[in-house]
This record gives sequence, structure tokens and C-alpha cells, in this order.
Amino acid sequence: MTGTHHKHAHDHQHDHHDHDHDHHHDHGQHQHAQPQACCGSHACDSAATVVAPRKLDGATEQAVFFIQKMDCPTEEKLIRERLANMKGVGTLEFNLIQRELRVQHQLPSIAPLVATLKALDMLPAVKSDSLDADAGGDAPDQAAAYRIPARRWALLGLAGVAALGAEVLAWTSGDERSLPVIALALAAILLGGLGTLKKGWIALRNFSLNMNFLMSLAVIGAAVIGQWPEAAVVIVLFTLAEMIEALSLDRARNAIAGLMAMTPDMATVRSVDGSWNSVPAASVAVDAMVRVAPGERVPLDGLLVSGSTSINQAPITGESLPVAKQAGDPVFAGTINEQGAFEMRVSAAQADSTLSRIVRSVQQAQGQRAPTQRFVDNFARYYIPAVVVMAVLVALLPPLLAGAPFQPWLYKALVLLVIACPCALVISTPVTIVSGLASAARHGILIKGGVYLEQGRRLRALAVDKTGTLTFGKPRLTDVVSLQAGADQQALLQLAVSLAARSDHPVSRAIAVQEERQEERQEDRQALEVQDFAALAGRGVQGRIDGQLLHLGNHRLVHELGQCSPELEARLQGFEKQGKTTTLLCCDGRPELLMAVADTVRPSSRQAVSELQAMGVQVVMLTGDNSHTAQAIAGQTGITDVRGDQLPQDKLQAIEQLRQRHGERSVGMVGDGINDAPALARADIGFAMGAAGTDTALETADVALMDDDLRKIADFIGLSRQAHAVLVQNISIALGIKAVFLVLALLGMSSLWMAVFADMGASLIVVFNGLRLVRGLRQRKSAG
Ligand SMILES: Nc1ncnc2c1ncn2[C@@H]1O[C@H](COP(=O)(O)OP(=O)(O)OP(=O)(O)O)[C@@H](O)[C@H]1O
Ligand SMILES: [Cu+]
Repeated sequence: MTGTHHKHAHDHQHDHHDHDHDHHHDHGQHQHAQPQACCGSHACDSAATVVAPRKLDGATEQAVFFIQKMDCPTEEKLIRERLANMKGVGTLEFNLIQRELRVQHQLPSIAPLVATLKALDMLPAVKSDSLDADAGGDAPDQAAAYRIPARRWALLGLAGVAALGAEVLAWTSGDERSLPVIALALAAILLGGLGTLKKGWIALRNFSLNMNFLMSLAVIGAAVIGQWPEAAVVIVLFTLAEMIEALSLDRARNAIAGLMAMTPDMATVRSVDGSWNSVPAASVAVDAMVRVAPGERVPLDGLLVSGSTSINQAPITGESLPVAKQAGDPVFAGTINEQGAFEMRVSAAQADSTLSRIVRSVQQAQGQRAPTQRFVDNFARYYIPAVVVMAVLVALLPPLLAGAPFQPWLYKALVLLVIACPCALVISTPVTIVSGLASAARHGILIKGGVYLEQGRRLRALAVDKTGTLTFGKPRLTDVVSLQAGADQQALLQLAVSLAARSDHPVSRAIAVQEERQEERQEDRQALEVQDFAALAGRGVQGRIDGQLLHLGNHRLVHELGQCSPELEARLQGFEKQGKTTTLLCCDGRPELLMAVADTVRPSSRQAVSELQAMGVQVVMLTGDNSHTAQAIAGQTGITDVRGDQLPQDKLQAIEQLRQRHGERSVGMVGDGINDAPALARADIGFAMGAAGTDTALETADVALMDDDLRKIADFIGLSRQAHAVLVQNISIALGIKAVFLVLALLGMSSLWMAVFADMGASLIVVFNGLRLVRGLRQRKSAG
């Protein structure tokens, strides 16, 4: 079957049902059923290389450490090298920005892990240990732990003064090796650089070429050849650079933590005796009753029970337009209650609230390495040794082969060592990715990994389904027509309603619900008992009432039952051309009743489609609804590529076709519903909408939009493009500066401190460039 665009030919040849599909589930349960199996699809090519060394068979324990000193890839490398070789240690997950290390292991206790980390001078604090439920007590208050103690700043200040003094003294006296100069320089090195020297020594002992080692070598080398003031300035600048870098990483971390800071600490809870008490939100149990006053933030997720209000849900959806809430509506922790007071029933503990899950998800996402990060890490692996070898050659060859003077070339070699330091390069990528992820999360776009942030820009085609995505997904019954003369329309409608009431499909709901409202005929409106009920995927439902077999469904169903006719088709088309979905009730081998339901197109859909098209993304509508209706709705949204009558496997094929046409990694899909699940899984990026209310969407989609605004996909692609641009800029800046100084060094035109300065400058530039992404998205003015 190639013709996915199902055009209804009059020979009534529906080729779809040749396929043997066994959908026994009620097709109407609109669930997000994307397969969980992670590595089946595109999602995981990243994770495998990240984590690492070895997969352990059988059950593993998990320990999480907070390692205050681990804020640079250098430390990560050191730890990885040591732990990966330990027996019984499995995957290691590093999160530099949170300074967290997660270890899967099969050790009897975590003592050896702690000992190894301590030997590396890493001072681990145990955050959690699956072997010991009580562990975690010694984890420090993190905010405080990230802060750089004032003492360090003071020491660095003193070191700076001493270094400057040495420089000035050497300059004025013209003697770089006088005792006072050496004394001052030594003081500067000890005050400012002891940490670096210590780390360098540890690296040396572990045979790890890292930048602490390189810097230590450069400083010691400079001292050895008598360049004392220079050695002092270099180490002070380097330490300063590290501290500033740590500060800027804080900014990235705060972008995530800031998301969480929006939930109030206290909640007003009703106690057993009926009085209201203020208690810590973290201690409130599910099902507790909580009261929220006007102007307050909602403390927990829950269902509104009494009162009504309007709530600014921007913290979740990024959309600051107030949303009206009544009894039965969900409310979310962290959102702002603008008007009325209300009472709510708590539906999730604080740690499980939607906002908490968003934050957790962002934190997890940034722990996974994006493609660029992997490229950079690989690059760094070869870059450092290469430059070090070059430095050795530069130090040795000219003096040995050409009899050049020893000292200038040794000096050049030291400059090369400084240049070998890849920190700017390595740090720039995670900062950029985290900033992008955090910015997206703030605007109600939850990206499940740096991979997607990087790949969004490649999307060339976006498949969307109709119901609930382009439309509100709440169709209403508009027309009821008896097809046989003299039939009792009300009796037939009652049969239809009884069948429809058994299904969750939006079309069935429209038929069932509409009828409930006609209260004047309430007496005989009771739903009749249905036996042998079955849902027919992509078609409708069937069941027995009073022993009579009834079918309720679309044209395809009537057709397959062999009960269609040209006159009927003409009537159906009349409604379909208006964008209405037609449903027929068939009894005794005849269609008896025609019902048309109409759904409303979301106002934002049209703008979303045109924004996407302007970005060069082809928008394709894939719907299970019939082609005429699909065409009519597409017309209202500006979509030109429409495919109706799509069964699940047709949607899947359509995605495959698009991937063939546009290439790998180029096809996204938005959808919900079981009929979308296979296609969603096949798409390179699967989007879910309206994720705030549903658990599964949050978990299974690659990118979850917290509300129903399709324009967020255009925002996402825009952000991805921006992130890519920043990544490329950063890598170019970092490598460019290195290249320039490499040449300058060889020409003898760069001094040590210039090289360090350049390195520091490069780090700062790339970090701040990356942080720009925190403001990558602008707020939408209105839902449109
Ligand atoms: N339970 C049902 N009750 C009534 N009609 C149904 C039912 N299930 C399917 N149909 C009919 O089959 C058509 C296709 O259904 P399907 O669930 O595949 O697509 P959909 O979810 O309605 O559309 P979309 O793909 O745009 O989300 C519907 O438009 C409807 O006419
Ligand atoms: Cu037909």
C-alpha cells in the first residue's frame, strides 16, 4: 500500500484492511503509548557512549555523590579513569553542573568508592546510597557548597598583590632573580596556586594529563628557568580564571534551580478538626485539603474542589495569560492564583509535582551528553597529548639539532603547555546546552535531552494529527439525520448514544455528551445496556442492544460492512466538505442514522503552521478522519499536504516516506492517541502537547509542550538553531584563540601570562556566550 493519501474511489476499494492489525483495545482511549523501550529508536545512541565503561549483569546498587571539587571536565576525566577500572563498578554518570556523580555498582559497601574519591582529593559527600537508607545526612547545603568561600578570594587577592609586587620589583630593578623578587613570587604561588599544584601532583600520580598538571608544569618550569615573576602571574591568573568560571557555571545552575524556587514552602492545610494550619508543603500528603488565597502561589498539584479563580500558569506553560479554573480543574504547584480563593485536593506529593518533574527532567537531560559534547570530549582526548608532545619537541629539537640556545625554546614549550589547556572548549558546550534546556523549560517546552535540542534545527517535516492537535479535540454534535423514511429518530439516537457512551473516542464522546444536555427528554434518555461491545480501530464501535447487532462508525466502517451507496456518499460529502466528521449508525444491514460532529480549529494553529512553513518546515496532516473533512480543516489552518483515512500503520508509513524524502533526523511528529504511537516512535523527534495534565506525555515524548500551543514547536526549532549557532561560535572561538597563540608561541611572540590570559578570556567568552541562551526564547504575547 503506497497511496497513503487515501482518495476515495468509487469502486469502493479500501485497501487498508488487507492488513492484519489486531487492535483490540478501545481505540478511543487517547493515551500516549509510545514504546518505552529506550534503545529501540533514535533516543539512545547518545546514552550508550556517555556512560560507560561496562554494563554490569544482574542487580546493581546505586550511590550518588556530591563532589564539591568537581566542576571541570578535568576532574571528571580523573575520576572516570580511576573508578572505571575498579571491580564491581558499572556505569558512571557525571553531572558537572550539579557536581553530582551517580555510580551503579555491585560492591558490598560504598567505602572503596569513597576512599578512591578521597585519594583523588575530591571530598565526596554521599547524597544517597541504595545500600544504606540513612545515608545522605552529610550532604551539605548545596547552595552554600557552590559558593566560593570569602577566604579563597582573600587569599587570591593577597597572591595577586604579591605577584604584581614581584613583577614591578623585577621590572624596576631589572633583576628577575633577586631574593626579594623570588620571595614575593613564591608567596604568590603558595597563596594562590597551592590548590592547582596539588591537583597537578594528583594528576601526575594518576598518569592523567590534565590542565592542572599542565599549569603546574608551566609554573614550575618558569621558576626553574628563572622567570619567577612570570610564574607567579600565571598561577594567579589561572586560579582567578577558574573561580570566575565556577561563578558562571553557577548562573547556568541557577537557571534550573530558579524553576523550582517558584513553589512556596508552606501550604495551608485543613486538619482533622477542620481548622486550617500552615504546614511545610513538603510534608503534605496526597488527598489533603489545601486552601489557596488570592495572590498566593499554588503550593502543590491538585484538583480544585470549591471556589473558582483564574490562575497564571506561566511557571509551567510559559504562557502568562490567566486561565479560568473551576471545580474539577487541575491546578499546578508553582502557578500563581490571581483572583479568587479556592480549596483543592492534593493529587501529588511535593516531590512528584509537575514542576518537580520538569526540574528533574531538565537535570537528567543535561546529564546526557549531546552530540557536540561528545565530539568535543573526543577532540580533547587527542588534543592535549598532541600539544604536549609538540611542547616536548619544541623544547628539545632546536637546541639539540640546531644548537639553538636552550632557554628560549624551553620557554616556548611552556607557553605551549598553557595553550594545551582545553577548558574553554570543553566547558562551552554543557553551558550552552543547559542554558537552552532551562530556557525552554521556562517557556513550557520540556526537552528530554541535549540531543533533541541539537537536532531540532534539522527538522524539515512535521507530521501533525488533527484531533486535539490542530483542533481543540472537543467536537460537538451538530446534525442528526434519519436515513430511512419513517424511522423513529429519537429511538435511533438513543441507540447511538448508548453505544457511544461506552467509548472515549472524541467523536463518540461528542455524540454521548451532547445528548446528556437535552434534559427535557431525560426519562427515556437512559443509556441502554450494551453487550458484546467492541471498538473497531479507525472505524468506530459495535455492540448488541436487545440482541440486535449495531455498528456506529465512519464511512470506512459502513463501507466494509457493504452497506454504502452513492446516495449516502453524496450526503456524507455534504457534511464533510464543511469540515464535519460524519458517523453512521447501522442496524440490520442498513445505515439508519447520520450524525455529524464539528470540532473547532485552535486559533493558534494557523499561525503555528505559517511560522513553521516560514522556517522551511513542511507541515503534513495525518488523520484517521476522512479525506474531505481533513481537507476542510487543513484549509482553515493553511496546511497543504493532507492525508486522511490514516490507520496507525499508514501514519507510520507516512513518517517513513517523509524520512526518505527529507533525510535522517529530519522528521518530527506531534500526536496523541494510540493510533499515533507507532508513528511517534518512528519520528526523529516525538512531540506531545498538553503535557501538564498527563503523566505519560511527560515521560514518553522526546519534547513535551506543557500546553496546547503548537507555536511552541516553531519556538523549539528556533531555539535549536540558536543553540547550534552558539555552539559553533564557541568552538570556533576556543579553537581560534588556541591556534593564534600556537603560532605566536612558536614565533616567540607570546609570553606565558599572555597565553593564560587568552585562555581565561576564551573561557569567559564562551561561557557567557552560552549563557545568552538562557534568554533564547521570548515570551509569546497571547495564546492567539
Ligand atoms: N470509538 C469511536 N467512535 C466513533 N467513531 C470512531 C471511533 N473510533 C474511530 N472512529 C472513527 O474513525 C475515524 C478515525 O479514528 P482515529 O481514532 O483513527 O482518528 P482520530 O483520532 O479521530 O483522528 P486524528 O488522527 O486526527 O487524531 C474517526 O474520525 C471516527 O470517525
Ligand atoms: Cu462508500
